[in-house]
Amino acid sequence: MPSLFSSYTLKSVTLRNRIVASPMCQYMAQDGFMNDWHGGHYAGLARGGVGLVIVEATAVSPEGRITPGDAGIWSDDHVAGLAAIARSIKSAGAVPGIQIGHAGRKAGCTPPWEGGAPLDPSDPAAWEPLAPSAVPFVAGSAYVPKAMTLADIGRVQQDFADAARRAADAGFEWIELHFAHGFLGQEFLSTHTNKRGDGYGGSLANRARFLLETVRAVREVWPETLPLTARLGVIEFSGAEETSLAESVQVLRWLKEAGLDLVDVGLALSTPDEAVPWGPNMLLPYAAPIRSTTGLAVGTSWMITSAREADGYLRDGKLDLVYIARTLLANPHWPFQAARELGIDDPASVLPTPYGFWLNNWS
Ligand SMILES: NC(=O)C1=CN(Cc2ccccc2)CCC1
Repeated sequence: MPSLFSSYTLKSVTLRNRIVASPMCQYMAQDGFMNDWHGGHYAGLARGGVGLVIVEATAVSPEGRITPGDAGIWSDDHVAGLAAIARSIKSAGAVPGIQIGHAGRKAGCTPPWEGGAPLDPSDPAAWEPLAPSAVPFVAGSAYVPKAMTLADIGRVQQDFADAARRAADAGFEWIELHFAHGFLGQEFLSTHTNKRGDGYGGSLANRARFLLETVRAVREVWPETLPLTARLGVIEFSGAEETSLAESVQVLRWLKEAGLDLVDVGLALSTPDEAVPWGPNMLLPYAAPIRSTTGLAVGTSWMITSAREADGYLRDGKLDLVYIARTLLANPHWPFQAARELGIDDPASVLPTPYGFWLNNWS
């Protein structure tokens, strides 16, 4: 059975280990462009020894940004900066990945450290968010998104496909569609947010249509030999968890048929009052059954901090990959610490030579 430091091959891509640097929004971009912040941040994560670095949620269109500071890939002008990031990740021995997304009704807010509230409509940086239906994230809020027309839906799906082409052009070898966390993809799936009466609302097949059509559109342009993955909110903690999970399994089976290679099991976070059972490894109970019922490769995240527990999930066949987020913000060299904890031979070999050599030669 695989362990945390086993390599992992999916399509033509091989990761040096099962540790993934999970996409984490930095909100440090201007007009979507990468800058020195992102350069240091992503090189640091890659040099820390992870197998795959997934660049933060990168917006497929300006209106798809969570905040004005989100990374973007809606313009060919974004490719050069993203290519530099992909190169620096690869040269550190990790596989360069990127998450692309659209924030839907959650778009147009200030960063969490400024409160995370919707921008004042009078703010020149503000814009009207798009969503499946004109239902605000906060009930009663004046911040009501525009219900997407069929033309809007087609345009956004094309934005996803164009973004995937740009990601391939920039040298990324792994793509993750952001269909979780109450953003656009999740909003089409959830009955809390999708009140549509047309072919994109109502039945599960209709609510999954946007996701299915988007995966197909991306599959058309994303190289066949590179993994096409998605982060999906498989469980909505709003009282009908069984249904939510059962629907997610069905949606994932459809997405697999459309070309999805792996699912990064996430939270729905569709509404502000979900009773999420926050806690270490909280999604493991859902990831394992999804792996066994859908036949998809599976990864998951959320407060995985213990190398021994992570190693155990892999050995027990519950996961294929472990996505580490805030633990890596605390210590980008966590893989080195994990290697020592697990007794891997020559743990310093997890780090780049200029670091590893001196860690092995104290004398
Ligand atoms: N881009 C994303 O998927 C984001 C997810 N978040 C959920 C989250 C909630 C609580 C703690 C961490 C992350 C917040 C920031 C943006």
